[in-house]
Amino acid sequence: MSDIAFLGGGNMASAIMNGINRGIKSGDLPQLIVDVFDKNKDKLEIWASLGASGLLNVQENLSNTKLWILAVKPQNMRELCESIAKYIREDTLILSVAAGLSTEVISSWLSGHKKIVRCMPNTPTSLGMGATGIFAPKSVSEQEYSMIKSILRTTGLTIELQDESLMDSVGALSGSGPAYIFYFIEALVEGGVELGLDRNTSEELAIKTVVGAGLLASNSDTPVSKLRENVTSKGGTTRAALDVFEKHNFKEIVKEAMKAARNRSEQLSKENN
Ligand SMILES: NC(=O)C1=CN([C@@H]2O[C@H](COP(=O)(O)OP(=O)(O)OC[C@H]3O[C@@H](n4cnc5c(N)ncnc54)[C@H](O)[C@@H]3O)[C@@H](O)[C@H]2O)C=CC1
Ligand SMILES: O=C(O)[C@@H]1CCC=N1
Repeated sequence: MSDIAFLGGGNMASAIMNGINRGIKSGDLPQLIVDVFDKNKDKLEIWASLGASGLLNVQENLSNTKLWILAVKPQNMRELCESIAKYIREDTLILSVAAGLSTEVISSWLSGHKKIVRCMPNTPTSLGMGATGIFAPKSVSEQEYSMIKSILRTTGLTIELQDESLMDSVGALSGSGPAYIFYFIEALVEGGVELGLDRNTSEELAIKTVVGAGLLASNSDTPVSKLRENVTSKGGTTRAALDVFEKHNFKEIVKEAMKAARNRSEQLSKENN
């Protein structure tokens, strides 16, 4: 009998599991028994090293597990929910990490079960540097919500939302955000190479710059815009670069991209319903 069952054992499930292990090690969480169900055998191999049992098929004893974490792609969620609904008990607590899918839609696939919390994490969760939005409907008790929050806090920053529709906006910012930053790093690396640096040097400089700037923004009380101004000498090199960003409406491009992510998240619920 386990305390937590992950249904889907891919990137996001293992990232959250890393947090759980950190929480257990630091004493923030009690020792927990974790099962992972994934229909792909290859995915199960890593789980033993994370201290969890990997299982190919859901079995009846899933009913004895209090917390189920649904971590399959939105496109696979209906099939998964319909296959596990028969094991659900009145007090089973569900945590979904899926983008876009509302608690209402998931509930309809779980025979009307109402104890469903949603979260929108991101991949830095695996390092304890995640940024996660959480939403719980009124049908989830304070005690149940606290239990889930204590688990998610082991993965980094958690922000509680009162309005479920804002989960789509959180997904467009911090959920997908690491991909935007990686894309920017790729551009910096390619830019460095075009300016004559070798690829390794360019990559080292690009990654350290993003890490350093992120830490500076995170550890300083100075507004981000002022930190940017501190780098930008009048008539200097940074000003020349920022003029190009502004000429091509860089901020507008970022905002448009985020709106596309938010709209896609909204669509996912409708498409998979
Ligand atoms: N990757 C990311 O950065 C983020 C992902 N998410 C959400 O997390 C969820 C999972 O995404 P990833 O971990 O990236 O995907 P993934 O593809 O790494 O993992 C999904 C796993 O589910 C398994 N699976 C599929 N159908 C199954 C079934 N019926 N029964 C058991 N296992 C099944 C697959 O074999 C796979 O291992 C998605 O809903 C996504 O929207 C949320 C925030 C960030
Ligand atoms: O691209 C996706 O759908 C997922 C959700 C947020 C980040 N990755």
